[in-house]
This record gives sequence, structure tokens and C-alpha cells, in this order.
Amino acid sequence: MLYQETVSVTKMQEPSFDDGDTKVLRQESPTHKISFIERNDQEHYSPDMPGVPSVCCRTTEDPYEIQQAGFYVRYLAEGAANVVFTIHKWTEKVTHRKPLVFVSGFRRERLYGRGMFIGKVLRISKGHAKTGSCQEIMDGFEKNIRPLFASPSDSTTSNSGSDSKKVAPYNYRAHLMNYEPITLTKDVVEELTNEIDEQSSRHENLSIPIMEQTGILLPDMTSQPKESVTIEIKPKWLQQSPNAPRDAYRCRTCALETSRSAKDKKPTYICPLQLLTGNATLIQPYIRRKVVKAVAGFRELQPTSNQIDLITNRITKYLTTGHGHTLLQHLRHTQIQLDPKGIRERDVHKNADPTFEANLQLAMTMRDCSMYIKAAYSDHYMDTSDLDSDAEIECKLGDLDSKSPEKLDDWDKKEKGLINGAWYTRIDPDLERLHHEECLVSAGWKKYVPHHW
Ligand SMILES: O=P(O)(O)O[C@@H]1[C@@H](OP(=O)(O)O)[C@H](OP(=O)(O)O)[C@H](O)[C@H](OP(=O)(O)O)[C@H]1OP(=O)(O)O
Ligand SMILES: Nc1ncnc2c1ncn2[C@@H]1O[C@H](COP(=O)(O)OP(=O)(O)OP(=O)(O)O)[C@@H](O)[C@H]1O
Repeated sequence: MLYQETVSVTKMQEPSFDDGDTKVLRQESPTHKISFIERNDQEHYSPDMPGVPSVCCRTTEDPYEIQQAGFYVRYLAEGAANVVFTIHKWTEKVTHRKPLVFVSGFRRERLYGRGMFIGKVLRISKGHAKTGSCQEIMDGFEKNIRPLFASPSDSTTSNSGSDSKKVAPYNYRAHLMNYEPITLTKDVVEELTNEIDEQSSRHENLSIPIMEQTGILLPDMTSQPKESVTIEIKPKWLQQSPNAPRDAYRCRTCALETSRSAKDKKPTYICPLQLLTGNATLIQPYIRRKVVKAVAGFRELQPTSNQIDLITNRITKYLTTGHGHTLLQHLRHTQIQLDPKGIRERDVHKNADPTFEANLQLAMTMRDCSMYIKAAYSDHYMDTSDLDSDAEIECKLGDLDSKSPEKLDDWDKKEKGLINGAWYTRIDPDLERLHHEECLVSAGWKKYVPHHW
């Protein structure tokens, strides 16, 4: 294999190498094949091999490579379909992992400095039958998902009459993450699966094939103690299911969660329709729980309770009156546009409308994505009162993965189960939630049809 052509480099002149910077500084050595890649190096784009990721991750035993560019990965978290790792500078203290390096995807011998990758996470697919490979996820993202976040081409007009003024269109794409494909050699995949075996608490029988495959690099949205706190929200169904019974007492998400809590799963979610109302009094306790959970792992670097309150208030404001609210409305809008009839109407519409199923799949992606909301909290910002609702908040959407058509039957079954199991409609004191966790639909019944209650 080409990368085995790398040779011992102990005699090489020390490169000028800035580890913390995204610049890659080293020029080609006259005597050895190892070199660092310039930022605009042609090889970065694998010009002769279109479709091959420009970056490859491989293991190394070469001391020079380890010293200059070696790193290791740590298991961060996983969902049903993917596992995510953080990237760390190599240290001798890591005894149970092999050192890894990033190299050009083409010849696999020219090194990338790790400074370009620390601050990113690596996401790999678990390889389940009904979820896509990383390559499929990336293709679907570019082809189907990114266009859903196009800003309106013209600027919109606010106010009426002579006072009307132009408002810049909102840039929804600012909430999309940059996806970078990366080839993972077989050895690396093996390392990653070992790390999962040791760290994952899910104890699943994973079917990740031990072979060369593509992973995805994404911006690292995790909290940084002393700097920022990130909470993760799954907004789920931001409108009622088109198939819900007319007398539904719960929205789609609350109906499903109620069916689960009846089986002893403790739900810690917010009704998506409540999230969308912009009602800070209802949303704030939920955000506070999320913030407290997010900082639980900070240990001695815990923010003060005053800081926790301020972070909570800022994120709440972001989601009720800031760009977070605008984004939630956009997600709702796309969910409605893409699935106006509902899965139960599939047989009636799919022949007349060839886009019916593909659009429904996209709607399900928009109902299953995650919002990562990262709030900076250095002392400087904490001291500033009356902050703009979006100040120092970064929000990115994760898990915008295309859904497989093989899931259509599962969704149909799920919807049918919710309807026939009366999970939308059943009124039972044992299934009631606390006031601040109540479904908006239930709250509406109690408010507007009190005699029914
Ligand atoms: O239907 P739901 O609401 O249970 O959504 C599933 C998610 O459960 P959640 O309610 O968010 O905890 C579920 O998330 P978790 O397993 O809870 O992490 C998955 O996102 C699943 O999608 P996929 O199998 O990865 O394509 C999701 O399945 P889809 O229905 O989106 O296919
Ligand atoms: N860019 C990121 N930055 C920080 N953490 C992340 C990032 N992407 C994912 N994570 C963490 O990894 C977890 C799993 O990631 P992800 O949601 O992409 O997996 P999934 O299998 O697609 O999820 P699902 O079960 O919803 O299908 C997330 O819940 C989050 O904690």
C-alpha cells in the first residue's frame, strides 16, 4: 500500500509547525516522502481521483509522524445510527490506542497538521440496514437537505406604507454544519470499534464492517468548560400529524412519548408545539434542566448558579424571540410543506404524486434533527446585562440524515399504533404531565373546552 512507502524521518529537518493553527506549514522534504500539505495544495482536492475524499485517516508507528501530527480519538456519544468521537493530540499516556494521522486521500503519505482537525468530531455510521452509510448521508445532505435551507432570494419587506424598509433575508444555512468526508482505513475502523466496545453504554451488537470506509468530520459542538455550554434539543414534530384524529388530545410527539412513558420510559422532553409558542415561562424550566445536565460533567470547572441562570435565560430568549425561534419556524414550515397528508395517506397519493414518498422521507429527517445550541459564558459576557437575544450563541443542526425508504412501513405502523392505541385521544389522569410539561393540544382543550374536562 502506498502509505507504507513512508520512511524513517529521524534525520529530517524539524518543520516549522504550528499545532494550534489551521495552517499547514511544512514544505516537501528533498530526501523523504513525508511532507505536510499546504492549505491550497492541489493534492488536497485529489484531482486525479474525483469522489475520493481529500483526507484519509490512517494509523502510524512512525515516531516523526506521531510527534508532528499524531492524534487519538475518544468516544463521545452515539445515537441509533451513528457514533461520534472527539479528536485529541497524541500523548504517550494513551497506552490502549494506536496513534492516528490525517494524510492526503490520494497517496496517503503527506501529512495534515492535526491543528486543522482538533475542534472537529468524527462521525461514523453503525452500518444498520435501514440507515445510510456516511457517503449516502453526505450525498443526501448536499442534494436534498441543503436546498431546504436556501434563503428567500429577494429581500422581504417589513411594515406597510411609506415607512416600509428592506429586511435582509434570514440566512438559514448558517445553521448547517460543514460536512467533510474522510477515508478511514481498515486499521482505523478497527481502532474505532475497539473504542466503542470499551466506552459505549448501549452494549449493542454493532455491525460496523471492519473495512475501509468513509467517515464525516463535523464541527465540535460540545461544551467547553469555562467558555461555553451546549445543550442539544430534538424539536421533533413541530406541527400535529396530518393523520391525527380530529379530537386528538395530544400532538404527535406527545402521543408517542405518552405511549412510551406508559411503558415506564421517563420522558424528559418538551412538547414541540409549546417550544414553538415562544412562551418563555413554559420553556425556561426545560432549558434549565438541559443546562444543568450539560454542566454536570464540568467537575471543578462548574459555572456558578448565577451563571447557570444567565445561560438559561439567554438560551430561552434565543428560542423565544431570537434566531432560534426563526429557525424553529422554518423547520415547522418545511415539515408541513414536505408532508401535508401524512403516512397513512400513502396508498391514496403515492401513484398520483411520484414525489410523495421522497418528500415524506425528507419531512421525517426534519422531524428527527437535533439543534445544538452553544452559549458562551466567559465572565465578560456574564457581566453584561440586557444582552441581545442572539449574542454569543451559536446554533447548528445535526443529524440531518436522509431517511431510508425502508422506514416508510415502520412509520406507517407507528402512526397506526398511535391512532388505534388511542394515544392521541385517551384522557387519563395517570397520563397527565406537570403543568410546565403539558402538551399544547391538551392545554388548549382544558382552556377552551373546560366542560369537557
Ligand atoms: O420516531 P421516533 O420519534 O422514535 O424517532 C426515532 C428517534 O427517537 P427519539 O424519539 O428521537 O428518541 C431515534 O433516536 P434515539 O434512538 O432516541 O437516539 C432515531 O433518531 C430514529 O431514527 P434513525 O433510526 O436513527 O433513522 C428515529 O426514528 P424515525 O422515526 O425518525 O425514523
Ligand atoms: N457535531 C457534534 N458536536 C458535538 N456532539 C455531537 C455532534 N454530533 C453528534 N454529537 C453527539 O453525538 C450524539 C449522537 O449523534 P447523532 O445524533 O448524529 O447520532 P444518530 O445516531 O444519527 O442519532 P439518532 O439516534 O437521532 O438517529 C448526539 O446526541 C450528540 O450528543
